[in-house]
Amino acid sequence: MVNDIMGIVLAGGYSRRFGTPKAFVKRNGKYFYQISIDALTRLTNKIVVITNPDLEKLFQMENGNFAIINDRKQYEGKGPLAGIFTAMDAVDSEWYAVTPVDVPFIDDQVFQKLLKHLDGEAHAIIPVVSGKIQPLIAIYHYSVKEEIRDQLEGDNLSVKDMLNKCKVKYISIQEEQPFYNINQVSDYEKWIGK
Ligand SMILES: Nc1nc2c(ncn2[C@@H]2O[C@H](COP(=O)(O)OP(=O)(O)OP(=O)(O)O)[C@@H](O)[C@H]2O)c(=O)[nH]1
Repeated sequence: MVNDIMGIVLAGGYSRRFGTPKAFVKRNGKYFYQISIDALTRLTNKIVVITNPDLEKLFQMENGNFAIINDRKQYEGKGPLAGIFTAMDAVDSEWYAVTPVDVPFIDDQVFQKLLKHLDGEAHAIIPVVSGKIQPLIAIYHYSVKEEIRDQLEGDNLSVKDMLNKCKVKYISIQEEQPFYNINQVSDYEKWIGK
């Protein structure tokens, strides 16, 4: 168990491809965002949902055991890096475990595996699944914050570019299901059902 870690739930996207807010779509009666939170609660009780002003009220109505913060105004709508930066800038921690809201099979096992690789060397622990990196389900050290700020200031929103400037440990994970990602309704139908 790592002492100084907080959970970031990235929930500031606009779900344009899906059509309705993905955070509030359900699997087995549970909202997607809640599934993401549940995957983090074994790691930490410090959890923050980073969202946008349109969705903020929906999260507030949930009365959950998590903080809700909107993306920094100047970075609003600038993608996942904006969400990660906002959380890091708002709440101090040594490590941050990040998850999106559109991975309804995510569980704490993935994070437990990643945590085993914290060694003080790497500043980002990133899973690789079927040859593809998964930087939105990952663990970051606070020191990447300034790199992210620089990129956002330069309007470079690429997560891969940010990783190229950091010390990263890539961890191969065999199990694919926790990484199933819902972008459009057809993904939902494929993985969860009609
Ligand atoms: N805080 C924050 N989270 C974001 C932002 N953009 C995307 N995300 C989150 O990052 C994850 C992956 O985002 P996408 O797959 O691009 O989701 P999206 O932007 O909601 O969907 P599309 O509009 O269809 O691209 C989801 O959990 C989003 O909520 C952002 O600007 N700020």
